[in-house]
Amino acid sequence: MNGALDPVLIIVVVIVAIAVIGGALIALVRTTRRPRGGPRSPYASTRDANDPVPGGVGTLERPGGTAPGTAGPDTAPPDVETAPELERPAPVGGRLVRLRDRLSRSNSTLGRGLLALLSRETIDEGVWEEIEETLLLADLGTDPSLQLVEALRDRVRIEGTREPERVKAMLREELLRVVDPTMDRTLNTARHDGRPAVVLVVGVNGTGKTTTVGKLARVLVAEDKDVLLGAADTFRAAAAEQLATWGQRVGVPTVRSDVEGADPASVAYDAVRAGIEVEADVVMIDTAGRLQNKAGLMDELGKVKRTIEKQAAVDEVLLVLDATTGQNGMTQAAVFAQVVNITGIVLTKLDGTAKGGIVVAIQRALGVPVKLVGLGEGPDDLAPFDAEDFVDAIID
Ligand SMILES: Nc1nc2c(ncn2[C@@H]2O[C@H](COP(=O)(O)OP(=O)(O)OP(=O)(O)O)[C@@H](O)[C@H]2O)c(=O)[nH]1
Repeated sequence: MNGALDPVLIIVVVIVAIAVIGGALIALVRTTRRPRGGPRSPYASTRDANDPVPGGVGTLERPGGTAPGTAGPDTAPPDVETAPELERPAPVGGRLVRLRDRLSRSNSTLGRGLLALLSRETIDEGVWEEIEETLLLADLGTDPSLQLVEALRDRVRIEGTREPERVKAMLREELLRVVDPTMDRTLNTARHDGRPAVVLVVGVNGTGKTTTVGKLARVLVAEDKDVLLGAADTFRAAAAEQLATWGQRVGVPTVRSDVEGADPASVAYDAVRAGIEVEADVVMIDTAGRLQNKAGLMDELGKVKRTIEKQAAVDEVLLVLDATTGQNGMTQAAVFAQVVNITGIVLTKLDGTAKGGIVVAIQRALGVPVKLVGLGEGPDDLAPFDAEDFVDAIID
């Protein structure tokens, strides 16, 4: 009987031995990483031996997927894609100033309309009502509009001047007060405790979320940071593809699943794990947002965040809102705020709306600053928000 089993036993032993030696070799190769403090943007130059070759189609297989919390050093690395020809993103400094034309054009009614009203020979009750209406039409919100009208009324009464430069300075000061230049709009994207900063990007589909993650990756690359993207919007396969393409253009790898409908928390976990392994500065996770099923969204987002936190702190939760949606955006914001602790707002499509006042309304509603604004479909049409530049663009 033993004589019949021996060949089988030998084959099993040989297979196990090959698997063990193969695993050990992969683990050895993966430890040959760029040392901290080495050259920046290392993804195109310092590759693991089993990374996809530039321009190639090969991506790493992830056998059976990786369950959250079960991934260890021996598990296969997630799929990582990069591309050879890199674009150079536009410098970040002063972007809002460069893009101010778009803001001025779309919000001319607010700025110039207010200036015209305030410059009238006599400002009677009807004019104050028009001013309030202009503010409300720009989506500034009821309370900030009333506050602004009151402040302007007081100043006009006390100063009693209608001199254009003086009126403009007054309007500038009062608008700035409601936009609030004192809010901390810093993006927390610095490595800490030996780990990458983790940025979770949430928002309803169609608000420009994936586009924003792509644009923000460019902002960070322009700031000389090593970035890694996680495509946790697994609901739509094209979303992961779209994200990977954004990353490829600037040499930023994307962790994604090939399986449509894969567990988003699992992809987020893999992305953060990969970010820790390659010693990235920032891992940015794109998520899905389908408000049709509010309870499901809450569960999913909550799980994504908890799963990430098994490995690293979530440093930023950015809520992406479409500025053209007005009150709808406010409702969305309220829903997301119940699920995750939002640390900053990205207001997209400000180039296509006269409702720039939404900046004020949304900040008031959430008590969270607008940190970035989208001002076009171009890859570098995302700007860090600056209260003074914003107000200047509106009233000039
Ligand atoms: N004009 C303008 N268009 C923008 C801006 N940001 C995004 N878009 C456009 O908005 C559309 C939707 O953007 P997506 O990034 O696909 O939206 P999404 O919310 O990620 O949707 P999913 O990929 O399904 O999750 C695209 O056509 C973008 O080019 C912006 O600041 N201004």
